[in-house]
Amino acid sequence: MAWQDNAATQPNRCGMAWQAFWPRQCGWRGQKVYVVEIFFPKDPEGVLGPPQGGHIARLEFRRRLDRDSDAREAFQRQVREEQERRRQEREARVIPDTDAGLVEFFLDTEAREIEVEIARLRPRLNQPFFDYIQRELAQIKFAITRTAEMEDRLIELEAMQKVLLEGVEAYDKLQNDLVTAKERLTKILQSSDKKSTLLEMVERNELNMSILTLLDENIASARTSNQEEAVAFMENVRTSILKYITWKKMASQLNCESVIYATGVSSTVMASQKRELRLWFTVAVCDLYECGISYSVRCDDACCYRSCFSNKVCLPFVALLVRLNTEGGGDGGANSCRPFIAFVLGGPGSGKGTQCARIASDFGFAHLSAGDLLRHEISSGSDKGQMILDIIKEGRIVPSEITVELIRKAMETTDAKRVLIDGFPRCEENRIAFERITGTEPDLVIFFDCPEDEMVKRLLGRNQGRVDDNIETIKKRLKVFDNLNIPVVDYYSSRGKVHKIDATGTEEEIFGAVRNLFASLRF
Ligand SMILES: Nc1ncnc2c1ncn2[C@@H]1O[C@H](COP(=O)(O)OP(=O)(O)O)[C@@H](O)[C@H]1O
Ligand SMILES: Nc1ccn([C@@H]2O[C@H](COP(=O)(O)OP(=O)(O)O)[C@@H](O)[C@H]2O)c(=O)n1
Repeated sequence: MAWQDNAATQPNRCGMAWQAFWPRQCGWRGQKVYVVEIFFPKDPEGVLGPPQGGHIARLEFRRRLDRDSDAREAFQRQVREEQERRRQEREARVIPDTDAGLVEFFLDTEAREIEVEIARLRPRLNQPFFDYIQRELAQIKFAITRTAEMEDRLIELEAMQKVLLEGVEAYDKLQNDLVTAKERLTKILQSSDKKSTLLEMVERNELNMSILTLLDENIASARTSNQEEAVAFMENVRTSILKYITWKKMASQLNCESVIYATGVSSTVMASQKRELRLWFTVAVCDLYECGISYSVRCDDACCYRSCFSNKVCLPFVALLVRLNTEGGGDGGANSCRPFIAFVLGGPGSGKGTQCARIASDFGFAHLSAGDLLRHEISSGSDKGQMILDIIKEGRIVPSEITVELIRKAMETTDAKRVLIDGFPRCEENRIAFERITGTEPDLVIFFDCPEDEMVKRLLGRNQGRVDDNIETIKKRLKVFDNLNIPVVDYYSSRGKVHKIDATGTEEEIFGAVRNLFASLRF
């Protein structure tokens, strides 16, 4: 496959604004002169100079080019010739060895060539060089008397210093962007499961215009060398990337706090989101497989909601739930949203409680542990207490209505904007009851993956006097976990919500992975 990394050969793409200052080239020494560069759409490098006419003339010219193939060819030839002439001119220039010489070199550089020269001479534009300019400027500024010539020199040096500093910064940024873009694009092109790679990158906010630009260059280069298959393949990837970027842009335009992607959502599941939609959510329903946005609708009432779903949307589709700025955003807080909900799953002893305590303290989550709520119910002496105790002793699962009610009440009493629900849902019945009773779904599911022998070791060493931390009950709990909890994890995995974390290693190491996850989710 064609591969091209154009960072060094195309410095012009920075689009810097510094052409505004370039005294020497305008021949107006002694005054600040502003040269405004007008971009001509069909001549992006400006090789033909500024346009001769106004807006109408430019449009006319563009139309003629579009119509007339001879004119187009002649125009392209002219562009090529001009590019070649400039290349030769550049090569003929002698690059000085000294800082003083380099200052003069840049002062004599035509404004339109500055970007190219900055890119070419970037290694020479280092701190000692800028210190040199600074010293010369200081000498002029602190001179007891200043001649007119010194005034001129001050103006041109200051202008050049500004241009070079801004140019270097823009060039370095472009280089960094391109290096990152190249790595990311390579990852996409080489991945065996492109869809999930793209979704992962979307979640980490890694898809941007730099990747697209680089991909375009590679498509163009493959096309030039007649690599049809590579072109078709890369164009497919391009369509997908563009789609995700558009989503992201849409989200940012809507001033969103977080973006949650759920794959493979069915229309019935979407219907269960109705309540969320009413609570000022934005739903963008996109067709994943047909590539391209079907439509996007901002749903803030049931009417919008109906029109959104009465439209025929291909299934399976991806629903992108964009939660509007809940912290005082959206409708100004009058119609405030439910908190961000993260379910924390994992086998008994996998370290859920331990990690939740740290997430709560570092990321401002309220920590609701289903097990703790049940144990609290037992110790409160309520009439359900004895029944719950009997079930926990046997490692079985407490009826969902009881647990969900306890969670719902606890959620109501917290005003936290983010909630961790630890050890829940334990089974499909738990999950369905939660969705039914609260009318909502988790935004995120964290799954701590731990081998059985490690979990047993940890539980036996827990020493919290729990009635269920004995080997008999532990065995039963592990079985219940395998049979009933794993299907819940699978369910959320299929919807792209699960973030699996390896729960072996020290508490600190595991929290490192948790921290990375939250950082990638922009917490
Ligand atoms: N990474 C770890 N390595 C060793 N022991 C751990 C680790 N994380 C937690 N533990 C210990 O294992 C036991 C079970 O952890 P806990 O967080 O209560 O698990 P869970 O909530 O999943 O049942 C506790 O005694 C805890 O201190
Ligand atoms: N959603 C839940 C969570 C816990 N439980 C009960 O509470 C017990 C302890 O759960 P827990 O989350 O505190 O502890 P671990 O089993 O994760 O160590 C479970 O074994 C179940 O009997 C439940 O029935 N339903």
